[in-house]
Amino acid sequence: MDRYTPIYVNTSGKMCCIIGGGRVAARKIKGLLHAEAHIKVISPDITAELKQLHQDSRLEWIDRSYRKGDLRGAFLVYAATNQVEVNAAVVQEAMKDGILVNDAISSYNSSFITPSVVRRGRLSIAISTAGAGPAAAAEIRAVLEEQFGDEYETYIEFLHQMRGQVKARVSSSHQRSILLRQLTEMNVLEDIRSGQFRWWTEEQIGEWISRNQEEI
Ligand SMILES: C[C@@]1(CC(=O)O)c2cc3[nH]c(cc4nc(cc5[nH]c(cc(n2)[C@H]1CCC(=O)O)[C@@](C)(CC(=O)O)[C@@H]5CCC(=O)O)C(CC(=O)O)=C4CCC(=O)O)c(CCC(=O)O)c3CC(=O)O
Ligand SMILES: NC(=O)C1=CN([C@@H]2O[C@H](COP(=O)(O)OP(=O)(O)OC[C@H]3O[C@@H](n4cnc5c(N)ncnc54)[C@H](O)[C@@H]3O)[C@@H](O)[C@H]2O)C=CC1
Repeated sequence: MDRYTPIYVNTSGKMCCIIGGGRVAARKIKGLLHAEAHIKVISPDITAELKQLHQDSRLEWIDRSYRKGDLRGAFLVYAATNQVEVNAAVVQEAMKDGILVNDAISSYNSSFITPSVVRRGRLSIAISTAGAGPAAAAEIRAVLEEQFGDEYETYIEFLHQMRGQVKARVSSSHQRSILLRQLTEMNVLEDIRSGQFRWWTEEQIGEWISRNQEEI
């Protein structure tokens, strides 16, 4: 496969099964934890980091090798062992039951692949090379992390707050789209960078909406 459809999947509260508990499994698990998934790890051995997460009740750990039937009830699965045949058996069970599955050893067998991700609060930028060079994807992430600093977290949170208010207060979709476009044309990012940004009160937001609505 050299073409994929990028989508953002809602895994919140959904059971995600990871077969294997090594370095690769740990990396995929951290992404899933960030997205509030319910994690079940099946592996006779797990990394110290995963043991700590297990002690902190952040994940469920079944301390044995994979058995057929283990994926029952799973929404999404990572086959992340170092055994080609085990991963292939996991993929086979998942595919039979229509469960999304990733084989860490063979992207060819997988129904999805994992991108490298820049995270800034609500903003996430996902990078994939369609499996051609995962290390290159990580390198591109590092470049983008320089370009999109922490100020983006505040900026996107501001847009989220404003968009909610505009949607609640303006009934015309035409006016809403003009107002929302105007938001991205303001100098909010510069204000955040220079330390001049202050969160708007609901009253200030209301005034901004009325003032700009008059001009449409
Ligand atoms: C197809 C994919 C499937 C999937 O895992 O979902 C896949 C597959 C494979 N990766 C392999 C190797 C490495 N992968 C990494 C790192 C990452 N791999 C990730 C994703 C993906 N890896 C998916 C495609 C992503 C894309 O489209 O670009 C990242 C981006 C995301 C993440 O894992 O969270 C994360 C960086 C996170 C970050 O830092 O931002 C490193 C570097 C390192 O470990 O430091 C190496 C060693 C260097 C090298 O080999 O290039 C091998 C060979 C194994 C072998 O030789 O045995 C396979 C198997 C194959 O090629 O089929
Ligand atoms: N997709 C990716 O991002 C990458 C994939 N890889 C591939 O992924 C494989 C795994 O990499 P690591 O995590 O570094 O290996 P690792 O050797 O650290 O971990 C393997 C894990 O699989 C578990 N395991 C083995 N047999 C099992 C079974 N029958 N049932 C359940 N668990 C079992 C082991 O207990 C161990 O926890 C590598 O062999 C490599 O080919 C390597 C680098 C990146």
